[in-house]
Amino acid sequence: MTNKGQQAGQFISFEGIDGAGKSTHIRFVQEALNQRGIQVVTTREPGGTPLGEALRALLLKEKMHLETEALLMFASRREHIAQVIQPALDAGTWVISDRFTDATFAYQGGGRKLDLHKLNTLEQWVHPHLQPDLTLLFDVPIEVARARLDATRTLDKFEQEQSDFFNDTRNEYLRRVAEFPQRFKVIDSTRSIEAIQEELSEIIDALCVKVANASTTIA
Ligand SMILES: Nc1ncnc2c1ncn2[C@@H]1O[C@H](COP(=O)(O)OP(=O)(O)O)[C@@H](O)[C@H]1O
Ligand SMILES: Cc1cn([C@H]2C[C@H](O)[C@@H](COP(=O)(O)OP(=O)(O)O)O2)c(=O)[nH]c1=O
Repeated sequence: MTNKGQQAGQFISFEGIDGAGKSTHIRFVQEALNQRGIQVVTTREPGGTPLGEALRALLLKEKMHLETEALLMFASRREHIAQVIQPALDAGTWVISDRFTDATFAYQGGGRKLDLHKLNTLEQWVHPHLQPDLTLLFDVPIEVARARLDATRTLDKFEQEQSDFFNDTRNEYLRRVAEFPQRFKVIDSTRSIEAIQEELSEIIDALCVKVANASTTIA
């Protein structure tokens, strides 16, 4: 990770609008890392801890004030970092998180129009020194995502939002890619699952080489 000393694990987050294909590829990336001898903890937000999962159940179902929603996302995240993410990284274990703070900027900021300054303040409070080393953004036009969702599952509170919401959410993700180009990789998720996995393998290989080179330099 970029945040602390040598030999710490790498932190990878998966992002994208609902139906973009994130969940489909998480297991693939975990197995690809395991095959390279890397220990991985896979987790998710909101959630990842008993308290976080209880908050998730509320967040995905209950209507609430926009700021309550954002605060609960960060409350879940605070617990998640303390109980799961930071201990794993410190122990040299890699972490894959199905969503992290980019999702709050995209959904509560982009989708729901919460002032981004407020989200910046919460981010600085909750994790001033922690950022993913790599964020995989699964990107598709919203019509494609919607068709995939409609074909497969009962929609939760967020998934029932209208097209404008998801367009704004997607645009905020893309704005963050432009702001933090060094940690984002945008995956064109309109392609076949096989083509995407080929690209993911190349990205993982490149990351493993980078980490190995960095630890050689430190040693
Ligand atoms: N590249 C792809 N091409 C076709 N269908 C896909 C692709 N990626 C995912 N899917 C399908 O779309 C649906 C939503 O994918 P999922 O991974 O659950 O999305 P997310 O986790 O981003 O909400 C699933 O039924 C999945 O099998
Ligand atoms: C982490 C996070 C998720 N969300 C939303 C996005 C998703 O619609 C929902 C749950 O995410 P996700 O785990 O992707 O849902 P699924 O189990 O259906 O794949 O929570 C936010 O609005 N803000 C956040 O900060």
